[in-house]
Amino acid sequence: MEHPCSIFEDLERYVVKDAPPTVYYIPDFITEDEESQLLQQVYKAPKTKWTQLSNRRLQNWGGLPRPKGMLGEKLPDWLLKYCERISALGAFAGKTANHVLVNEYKPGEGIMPHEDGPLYHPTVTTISLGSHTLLDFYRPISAQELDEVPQTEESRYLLSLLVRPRSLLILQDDMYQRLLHGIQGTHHDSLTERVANLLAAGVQPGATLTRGTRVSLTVRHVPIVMKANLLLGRK
Ligand SMILES: O=C(O)CCC(=O)C(=O)O
Ligand SMILES: [Fe+2]
Repeated sequence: MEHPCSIFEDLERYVVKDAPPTVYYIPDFITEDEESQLLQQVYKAPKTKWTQLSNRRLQNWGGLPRPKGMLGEKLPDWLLKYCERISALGAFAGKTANHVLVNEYKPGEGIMPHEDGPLYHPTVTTISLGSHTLLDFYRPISAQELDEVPQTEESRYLLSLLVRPRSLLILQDDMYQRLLHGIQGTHHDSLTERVANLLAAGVQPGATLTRGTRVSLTVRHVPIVMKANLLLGRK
């Protein structure tokens, strides 16, 4: 009843209960072989496929999402395979993911707290490769707070999720639509009780993990896909 998107019963055992609705964390969603094959494919892509940002670089696959829809591009088979595997879990309410963002973070790199916005189906799923990271979640600035003392990032910080290599993370509902997420540009992560999925990730509280280079595949469904010929036929 809480899920308009019919998530299969199977997924329910992966719910992270110590976080707001809804997070699924699936350790070892892919094998080590699949991980190295994916990394090979990512690094085989032509240099021009990469967009260098100040604190990470990325590859965009499936088309560029725009407010009025996406000019869809066919996904390569090596990505389609995982889009279909994740979609078969029911993560996209019966639809099949059609967009993948590949992000690469060297140790010390990260991504500012942000919302993914309304262009996607209200689900984002992430496969992590090569290294863990900590995904940090923040409350948005409310209108009421705007009038008062400005809220610091620290005071808006709510919790973190540990995403280990080969895991799948699924975010929906408030975790996707209300909270902001980001990754601190650090070299080491101390795992405190603010990490909501420590147990599921198999890590002792108090442990420190050193970051390597992490590649994430952010797999999404973009609902409106324009056809190339329709676009070209218009002024
Ligand atoms: O690398 C990640 O897991 C997060 C990426 C992200 O937030 C995004 O691409 O919007
Ligand atoms: Fe994001």
